[in-house]
Amino acid sequence: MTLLRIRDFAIHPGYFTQDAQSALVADLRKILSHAPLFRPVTPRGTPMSVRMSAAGSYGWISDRKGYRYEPLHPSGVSWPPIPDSLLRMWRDLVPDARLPECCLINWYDETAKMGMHQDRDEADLSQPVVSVSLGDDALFRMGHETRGGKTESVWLRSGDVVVLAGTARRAYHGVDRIRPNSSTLLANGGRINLTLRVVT
Ligand SMILES: O=C(O)CCC(=O)C(=O)O
Ligand SMILES: [Fe+2]
Repeated sequence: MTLLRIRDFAIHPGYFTQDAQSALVADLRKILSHAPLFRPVTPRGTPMSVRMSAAGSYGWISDRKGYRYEPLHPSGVSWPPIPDSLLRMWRDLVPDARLPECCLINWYDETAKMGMHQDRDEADLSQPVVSVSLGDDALFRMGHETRGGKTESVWLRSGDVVVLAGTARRAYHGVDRIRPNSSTLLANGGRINLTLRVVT
């Protein structure tokens, strides 16, 4: 399996085969039927362009009260378990890490994007974040541990996996845009990104 390294960002192109991607989408449909996608608002009240849900013992929430992890979906139901194929991937790629407690699900329509940010709501930032792309291609931008500086971008395709460990764990990153209709994996188009995190 090839590995593309951009500083401490480790990109595994095509980690998931077509069949594995389809199986994962079927798992996600079941998860989303219990814990539907919702559109978070930022603490300032601006709706985000991505829709979110989660699997695992915690889900990440943003609303007027701030950013945080919560043990329940906003509707009050518990988050469904993380699919086995994702746990196998985690053990394969980051064998020394603790097991993930959250699989955040981000759904991007063709106009959605995600501004440059750090993932820093987790208690132990020495634990990696592993990100899976499904559906349409996304232009992923990678920065540094402080804001600014020269960034690098890569198009992430369906089935690609990115490991954020080492200096990449605290690095700014974001999604500038989606390439509409670049994949046929998702019946309704768009892109799903999954990020697995150790939360506590
Ligand atoms: O969609 C992506 O590829 C990145 C998502 C992300 O950075 C996040 O959920 O924190
Ligand atoms: Fe992130």
